[in-house]
Amino acid sequence: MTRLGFVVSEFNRDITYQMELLGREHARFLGAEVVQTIMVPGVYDMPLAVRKLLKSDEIDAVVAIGCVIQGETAHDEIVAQHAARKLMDLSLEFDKPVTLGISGPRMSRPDAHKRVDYAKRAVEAAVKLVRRLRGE
Ligand SMILES: Nc1c(NC[C@H](O)[C@H](O)[C@H](O)CO)[nH]c(=O)[nH]c1=O
Ligand SMILES: CC(=O)[C@@H](O)COP(=O)(O)O
Repeated sequence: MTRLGFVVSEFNRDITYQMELLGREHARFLGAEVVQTIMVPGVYDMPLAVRKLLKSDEIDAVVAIGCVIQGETAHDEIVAQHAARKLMDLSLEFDKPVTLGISGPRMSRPDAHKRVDYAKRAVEAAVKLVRRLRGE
């Protein structure tokens, strides 16, 4: 059994809600369990919550679910790029997969709706990585 933690962003919640549901459904389909979920205000705020889940012996991998939509400035790029980099650093620090179910940046709202399956893809990647790193 693969035990997942979810960190889900409340920003653009209409979209991350759909992403979260898809992610949960896919975890069930793959026979994985989502043992804990932490909601955070936005994608930029994810690293501390991810770290908290990675410290738990009951969690094998963390899936980060969020959506970064383009505004009028480069704010979207700062949010998405810093978060993605820190999530990768945490994965290597804790020796557990942290997968990127975050769409954007440089993305419109309609584009974000077309990309809700990023969450499903991140669940799939987390489960595959846990199993392969265990040698299964
Ligand atoms: N613009 C988006 C944000 N911005 C908010 C930040 O993530 C963060 O909550 C704030 O700066 C306080 O630290 N977050 C998203 O998830 N998506 C966006 O499009
Ligand atoms: C679209 C957003 O919520 C965020 O990227 C910030 O927008 P802006 O660049 O207009 O401040």
